[in-house]
Amino acid sequence: MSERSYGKNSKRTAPPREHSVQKDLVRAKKHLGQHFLKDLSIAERIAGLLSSHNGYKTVLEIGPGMGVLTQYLLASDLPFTTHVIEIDTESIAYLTAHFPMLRGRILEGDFLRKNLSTLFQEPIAIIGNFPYNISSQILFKVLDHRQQVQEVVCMLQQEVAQRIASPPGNKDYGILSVLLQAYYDITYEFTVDASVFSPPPKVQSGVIRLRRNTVVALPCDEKKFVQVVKQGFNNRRKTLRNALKPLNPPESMLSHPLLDKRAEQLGVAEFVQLTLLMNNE
Ligand SMILES: C[S@@+](CC[C@H](N)C(=O)[O-])C[C@H]1O[C@@H](n2cnc3c(N)ncnc32)[C@H](O)[C@@H]1O
Repeated sequence: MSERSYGKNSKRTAPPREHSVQKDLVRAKKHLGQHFLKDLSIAERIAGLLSSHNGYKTVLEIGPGMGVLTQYLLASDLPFTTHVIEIDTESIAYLTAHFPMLRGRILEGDFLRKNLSTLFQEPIAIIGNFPYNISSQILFKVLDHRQQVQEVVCMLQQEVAQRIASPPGNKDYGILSVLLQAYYDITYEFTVDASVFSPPPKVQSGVIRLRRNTVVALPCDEKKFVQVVKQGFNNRRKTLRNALKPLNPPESMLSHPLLDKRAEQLGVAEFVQLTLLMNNE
């Protein structure tokens, strides 16, 4: 896990910009998780994490705000088309005025309420400096659309970012780590200091990248898999023998050594094995 920190005392200078993003024109609204990124070198670096070879030609940015990241997506050499979705009408007005080249590709509304497969018929990548209050919900939605979402590059609260990228055996490892790691290869990219936002959030931020792996479907009942993972972590201090009791495991599996472990010690393959055992398979 890379722990390089960007922002604090950063000596990097911003590259020349095609589109000038004027700060402080959109009033930051706390309830929308608005913390606007001021450091252009970080915005450029985040946009640069999108890869060119993951089978998508459409990129959806969630929460573009005043377009600090959007400008680098629009200037990218990669062969993709940028769409944005923003809930804040003031930001929408700003984007419409300052990014005429985005015309017809600015979606208005709540990302969590949109049906991704209706909006886009093709594979997509998602990028964004996510509103921290809904970042887990965004990632659960990505999971629901895992056959469509080929890549995610996002900035989140550092603790959440670390948890998602964390390997088994780590105290940070949790439900979202297992579920996302089942379908995505995840890397923690870098840490971003709170001082580079306006207004600054109370916590540090972390940037992660998720790339779809080759798993089309897990070799077990996938709904049951989610149930087993959630139940296991809801009682993470207990052994799985005790934690999974509410799911009525069959008698035949009760002596299995996997049940002597705790949820945080198991990787995706072992959760698959547990799910098969739960179903007497
Ligand atoms: C942390 S700010 C990032 C803004 C900008 N990308 C930047 O880096 O400066 C999060 C953005 O997400 C938007 N947002 C919040 N909730 C949203 C939702 N449910 N759907 C779409 N956008 C949302 C906010 O209005 C805000 O512009």
